[in-house]
Amino acid sequence: MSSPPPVQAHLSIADGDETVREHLLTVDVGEADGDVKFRIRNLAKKSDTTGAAILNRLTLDIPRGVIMGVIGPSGSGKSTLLRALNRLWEPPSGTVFLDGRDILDVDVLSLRRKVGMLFQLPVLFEGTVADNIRYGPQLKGKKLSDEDVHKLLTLVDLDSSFSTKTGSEMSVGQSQRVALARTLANSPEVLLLDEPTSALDPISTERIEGALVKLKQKQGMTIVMVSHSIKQIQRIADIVCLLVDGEIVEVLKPDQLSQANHPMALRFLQLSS
Ligand SMILES: Nc1ncnc2c1ncn2[C@@H]1O[C@H](COP(=O)(O)OP(=O)(O)OP(=O)(O)O)[C@@H](O)[C@H]1O
Repeated sequence: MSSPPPVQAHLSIADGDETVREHLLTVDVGEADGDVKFRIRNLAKKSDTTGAAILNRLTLDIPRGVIMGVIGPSGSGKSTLLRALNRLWEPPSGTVFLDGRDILDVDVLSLRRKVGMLFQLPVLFEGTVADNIRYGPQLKGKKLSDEDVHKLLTLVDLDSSFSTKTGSEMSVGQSQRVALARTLANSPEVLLLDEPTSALDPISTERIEGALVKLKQKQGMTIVMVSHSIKQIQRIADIVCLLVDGEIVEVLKPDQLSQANHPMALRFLQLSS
């Protein structure tokens, strides 16, 4: 079978002034259809206390069906960017479009079903793993069968026997996979991941990464993942975006990091080898 044609991802990067540098990047993203999933325009946020820019008129297109890695030094605005995409905060200026629609015009609960999020440390609700997984669909009046629950567990590489366990009976790595299954139960189109494996051992990390790649390949899911591990980004991301002081300074394919112009990109690469 011939491989799918490369997808042209259009990425525009805001400078500190009014100029916007336009980048055209060819990204081979397998089965992705090349449309833009998120169009982020002039997104800005200032600190309430100091008035300093947390995000500085950030402009970026995120293509549909890719894994985009977001890297950058601590405090550069990675989590703030991620949290804007499902309205965990609402920007005083700038716009986020999802499939061409301003996310402020979308009902916040349906937005968060469409755009699922996973944090560094999983927090499971009371009850069993199956209760956790059934929770989201139940809010919409849909009852997942045992088979549905087992399928979701399989997707995150957990045995179906886990469905009767509770949070206290599981490791952090297992709980993180349940949290992923719980998010997936809502059939999201996008996953936002904020350092989802930083508290996990290499085996659990490998399992989560495997599940993410499968979700991208089989369901065309768009995944935006903040990670401090360049090696992880190089293993699974199609595009990597480097944030420094609230601005995007590089957008590259992970294997192009060594060609980056920004010294912070090269420093990241150096420290990870
Ligand atoms: N609600 C807030 N009010 C004031 N400042 C904030 C708020 N949220 C975040 N910040 C500041 O914004 C900056 C960016 O924070 P953010 O958490 O997005 O960074 P990050 O790149 O994800 O960092 P890390 O890698 O350490 O998680 C930091 O300087 C932080 O102190």
